[in-house]
Amino acid sequence: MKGSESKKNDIISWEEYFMGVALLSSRRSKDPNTQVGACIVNKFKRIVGLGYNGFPDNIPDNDNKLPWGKSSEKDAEGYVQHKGLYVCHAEMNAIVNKLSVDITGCTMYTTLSPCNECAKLICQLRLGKVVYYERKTEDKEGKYKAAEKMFKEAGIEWV
Ligand SMILES: Nc1nc(=O)n([C@H]2C[C@H](O)[C@@H](COP(=O)(O)O)O2)cc1CO
Ligand SMILES: [Zn+2]
Repeated sequence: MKGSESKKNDIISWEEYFMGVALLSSRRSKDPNTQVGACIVNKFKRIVGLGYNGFPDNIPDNDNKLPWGKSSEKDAEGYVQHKGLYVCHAEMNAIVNKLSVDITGCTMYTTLSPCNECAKLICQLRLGKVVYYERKTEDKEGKYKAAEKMFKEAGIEWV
C-alpha cells in the first residue's frame, strides 16, 4: 500500500516541541532531587541555547567533590555542604551555552519557573518571553516573586 499523499495534521505544536526539548534536556541533570531543563528559541523558531542544572564545568562529578545535599553544616575543611552554593541553574546554562551573540527578544522555555538570579540574566540579555512548565510554589525567601517583579517591570512576557 502506498502512503498517504496529503499532509499529516496531528503534529505537536511549537510550544509542545520546545518545552519537550527543555524536558528532555532536564533528564541530563545529575541533581538527585530536582532536574530542570531550559531551551532558548529565536524569532525564526530556531533553538539557540540549551541547558540543565548541574555543577560548573571541569569539576569531576563522580567523586563527590561538591555536595548534592542541602545541609547548612560545614565539612571538616569548613565548606558548607549545600548544593545551592555550587549548582548552575538550567536557565543560566542555556544562556551561557547560547549559539548566537544576540538573543534579544528570544523566548526561554524552562521546566521550572526561574529564580531571581536567573531572572536578572534573562533581563540583562533582553529576552522577550519566558514560558515555564511547572511553577515553583514554595517561596520563603521571595525569590520567585522577585523574579516575576523583574519580568513585569522589564516588560518580559511571562506565561
Ligand atoms: N528555576 C530553577 N532552575 C534550576 O536549575 N534549579 C535547580 C537548582 C537545583 O539543582 C535544583 C533545585 O533543587 P531543590 O531545592 O528542589 O532540591 O534545581 C532550580 C530552579 C528553581 O528556582
Ligand atoms: Zn535560577
